[in-house]
Amino acid sequence: MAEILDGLKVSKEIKAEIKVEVDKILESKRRAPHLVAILVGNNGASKAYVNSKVKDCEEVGFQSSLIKFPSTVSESELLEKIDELNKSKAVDGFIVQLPLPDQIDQEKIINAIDPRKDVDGFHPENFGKMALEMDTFLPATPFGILTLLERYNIETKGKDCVIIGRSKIVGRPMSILMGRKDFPGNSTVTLTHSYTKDIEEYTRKADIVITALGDPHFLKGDMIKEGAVIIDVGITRVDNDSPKGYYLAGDVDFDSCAAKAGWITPVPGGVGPMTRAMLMKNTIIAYKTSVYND
Ligand SMILES: Nc1nc(=O)c2c([nH]1)NC[C@@H]1CN(c3ccc(C(=O)N[C@@H](CCC(=O)O)C(=O)O)cc3)C=[N+]21
Repeated sequence: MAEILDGLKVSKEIKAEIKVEVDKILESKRRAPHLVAILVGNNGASKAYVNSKVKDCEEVGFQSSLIKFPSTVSESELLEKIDELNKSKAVDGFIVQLPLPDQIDQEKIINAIDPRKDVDGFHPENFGKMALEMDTFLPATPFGILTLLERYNIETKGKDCVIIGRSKIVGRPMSILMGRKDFPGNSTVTLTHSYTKDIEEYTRKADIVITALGDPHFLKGDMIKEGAVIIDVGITRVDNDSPKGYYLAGDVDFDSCAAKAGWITPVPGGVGPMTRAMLMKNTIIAYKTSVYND
């Protein structure tokens, strides 16, 4: 039976470490780090994530602000707000909750965020720095996965790592990060996607499988080898019929994989809470490297 990679436990440890840093900042009579979230529209998944972020900020002692726009907001109005936040001396980091409505060009929005305040790590400058091992901000979910591997001392050097899914915010950065020279990295990476034939040919040989494809229970126990490390990013999908307005599902068939894997992350309680904790981490990094606060 697999050992659990407990994202909830580790995320609490990370947030407690950040709280100690914030207490020191407050003792030195400086203002607390300030994280802003812009929410466009009000789909259940985004609302839940943004609300949990406000709670996380309270837990670590950050100031947090939530700016809401109706789903009909114009791109220019949103860009104006971003420009204001970029310039504000009182804001250290901000995120624009994705996805955005069709009338808004998502890439234009991401490019408009000052890379020094881009605590999501989505801006091309931050992605480039991540690829070149010149890190400022790593994208929160990949950062969370690396931190889980690190905290549990999972060996990655020389290991075969298969990633399923090549999204810009998880699969693609993960495929770079796992092949980097620093720990946890040095893996031999295979990035699989919707055009990959017979994915199980790859996953059955893999020491580490990272699933970020948004296909509930895709990875079954007969697709992995004994002792493999299974990292399940899972999916939060808007579902207006369900009570919370969204549903949460793992990409991994947990029971059949847990029976064979050496380590496995649960959904919920694995990568999700780590994503949130690393957003707090990126915010205090932005605060400490900020050119805006004295
Ligand atoms: N600019 C932007 N940055 C994001 O990072 C971003 C985003 N937009 N849009 C939406 C997705 C989704 N996302 C989640 C992160 C953590 C949980 C999470 O904490 N999940 C808990 C479950 C929470 C529950 O019970 O509902 C878990 O997996 O244990 C969920 C979803 C970040 N996102």
